[in-house]
Amino acid sequence: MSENEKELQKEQERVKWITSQIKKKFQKLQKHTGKIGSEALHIRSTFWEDVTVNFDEPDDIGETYTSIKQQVELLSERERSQTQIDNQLKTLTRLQNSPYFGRIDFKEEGIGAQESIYIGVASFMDDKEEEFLIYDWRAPISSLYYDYAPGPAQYETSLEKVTGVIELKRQFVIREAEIKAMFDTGVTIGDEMLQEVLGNNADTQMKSIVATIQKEQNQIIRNEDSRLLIVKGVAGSGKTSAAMQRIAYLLYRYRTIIKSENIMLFSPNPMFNSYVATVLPELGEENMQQATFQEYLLSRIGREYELEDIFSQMEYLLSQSEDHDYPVRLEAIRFKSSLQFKGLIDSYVNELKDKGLLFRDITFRKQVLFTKEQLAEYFYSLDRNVSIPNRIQLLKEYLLKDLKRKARQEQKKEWVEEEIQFLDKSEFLDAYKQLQEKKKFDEDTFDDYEREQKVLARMLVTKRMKPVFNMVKKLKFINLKGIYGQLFRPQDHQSEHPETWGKISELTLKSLKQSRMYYEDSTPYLYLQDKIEGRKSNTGIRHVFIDEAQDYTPFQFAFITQLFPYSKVTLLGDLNQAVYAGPTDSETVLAEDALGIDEKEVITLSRTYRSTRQIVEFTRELLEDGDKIEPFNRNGNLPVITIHQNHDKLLMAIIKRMQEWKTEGHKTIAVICRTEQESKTVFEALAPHLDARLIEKGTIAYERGISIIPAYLAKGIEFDAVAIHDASTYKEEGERKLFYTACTRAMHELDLFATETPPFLNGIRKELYQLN
Ligand SMILES: Nc1ncnc2c1ncn2[C@@H]1O[C@H](COP(=O)(O)OP(=O)(O)OP(=O)(O)O)[C@@H](O)[C@H]1O
Repeated sequence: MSENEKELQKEQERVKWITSQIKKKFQKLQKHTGKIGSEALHIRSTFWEDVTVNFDEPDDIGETYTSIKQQVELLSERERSQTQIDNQLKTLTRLQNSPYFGRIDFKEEGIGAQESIYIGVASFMDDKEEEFLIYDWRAPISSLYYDYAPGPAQYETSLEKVTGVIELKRQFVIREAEIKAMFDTGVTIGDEMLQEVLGNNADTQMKSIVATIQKEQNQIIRNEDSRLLIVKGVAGSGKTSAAMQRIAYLLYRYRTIIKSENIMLFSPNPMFNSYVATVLPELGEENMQQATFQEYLLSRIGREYELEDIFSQMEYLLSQSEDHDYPVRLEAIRFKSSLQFKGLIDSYVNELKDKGLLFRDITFRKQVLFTKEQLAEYFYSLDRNVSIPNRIQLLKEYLLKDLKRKARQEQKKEWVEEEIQFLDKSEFLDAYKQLQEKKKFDEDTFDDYEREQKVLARMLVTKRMKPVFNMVKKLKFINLKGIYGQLFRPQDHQSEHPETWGKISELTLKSLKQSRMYYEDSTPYLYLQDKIEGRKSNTGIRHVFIDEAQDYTPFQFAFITQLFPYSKVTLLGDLNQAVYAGPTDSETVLAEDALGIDEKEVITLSRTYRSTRQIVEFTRELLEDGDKIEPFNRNGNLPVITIHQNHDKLLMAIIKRMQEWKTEGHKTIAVICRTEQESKTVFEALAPHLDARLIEKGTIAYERGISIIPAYLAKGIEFDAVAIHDASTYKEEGERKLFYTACTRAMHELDLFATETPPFLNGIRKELYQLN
């Protein structure tokens, strides 16, 4: 038996021993949980037997209350332990299958003995609870595994810096308690292991990468100090993966203060949510809060306006270039994304302190209770040193008080008496109940009739006036549409404004009038609203993650940070995938100095893991600075380009390719199209021949099989094999990034189908693809 084989045997024995220990612990816990479970059941079933219920005397009531409280506490304590044990059992089940993936032998300076540290997805201790048999990958000592090759190394605990030497570094692939592969490695994380992981088929759910986290990714994951961490990484470099493991890390490191509900992830589209949904549970953690920015916008203005979403804006930019307003719209998007526009709003708000706020009349039964002029007069009569939101609050309180007075007057009016006669039975019954509760009701006396009328009148007026009270409480008496509209007075053209300001204003005012809101207006509008109304910032969120950050404008970023002022922020993105900013050439938050914030840390990732070397070598030539992208050395076929002038023939070629890919065993296949319309057309043509699925902006689940999808919706997601439908339609320079993003979704196979030579092929060396 060779040395290697002996080692393998020893390790396999350890795995056996560890799993038997895990099994023992599992059984012990299971017994315990059974006991707790039956105790809880017993408490529940005898709940009322064990409490003394007596309401006769005030003392008895107090006693009853205490007795019930004790019983409830007993029960919830049992239930809490039950949940904890259930979680432990789940962790043990995971460990039983694959107890660990790494080992380092570390000799600490000043201490003679060397320690073997085994690293897995969770910690596991011996039965005396004295020694760690497995260390959690997030434990301080585990960082050695990710940061160093054998040799001198150090790690930090919360108390000290520990230095020493790594004498051995070993990686394992263990499945069902069997070592499937074992590598000793001289580098940080060996390539063999990565080869093993990356060669697999893409899944509809993202996987955790804890066994193979790379050193630069580890820096992102364990970063604790930066208030603003910016990760700029090329397509497939593991930005989203790093973000997910970072969340798991933070939940572990700060487990007493940060819970999953204190972390928020802004994701690019609804399907992405389901794509990443299993990573944290796989690591034994609960999912963070997750939303798209669009969902947030919709929750705030979706009722009042027909809100354009980012996808519709993109569709417009890609397919409506003949539209008369197109150039103006382009300029409008660019300007409204900028911090310059934010500055303009800030100075406008400053002006509003003294004049210019617009209000709405408050009416009831077609009569004006307060005119907009009265509201403005009251508002501007308040001390100008009081902030606008505070003055709005004062105005609101004044209005509510006065409305109550007006409601009392209203009760005496003729219409009330008339309407009472037409009240339905249930409303009468309500009034009757109210009277009874007040114990003022003696049968059939004249006095009662009077009282009944009064109660009915009050009830009726309260009911009818409720919308008015609500309008005031929700501050709807502020004419926000008008106030925002005032920003777009064409005559106000100043040097800070773009040349086409007049036209931009016209377009904006026209849409506002129709209660439609362009995507580019929604953030500035909400920003202005918050400046006027004041908004309680969200203090619960401590960490905000923005994935695909290149799709956010500097203005949006400023707005988001204002929403979460007590939060650290991690931005992850790739300028080369700025598909939304592409056609308008507007600024993205990732551009140098776009933020105007100095206190930030930037980490760059230039190695890419998703695609084969051949795909990376091809796609990187689409970019000016593509040579900086480092492929991971995993081999595959050259990208294939198929050109058919006849579109029907092209579609047939795609169908044939899809069938081949399916036979080859690819599980997730995508036909990526330029627009939604194109996706629909391709879907209709392919559907009779293939089992395919059309992905639209509302699609929430990512499923196996063939997906037909517009490029901008494929962001952040990956597929085993990708066919680009019609690569020759990406013509404008502004669409290069969209094209690049589409191509970089492929892990193993990339095929481009086109009706003529794709313009972007020009800059690519011929040996990097195969032409059909
Ligand atoms: N350290 C790693 N070990 C194993 N796989 C990794 C590692 N880093 C990244 N990957 C894999 O590479 C692929 C791309 O990762 P991910 O989606 O996180 O990249 P990204 O930078 O967010 O990509 P994009 O910007 O193109 O959306 C995934 O399949 C991921 O599992």
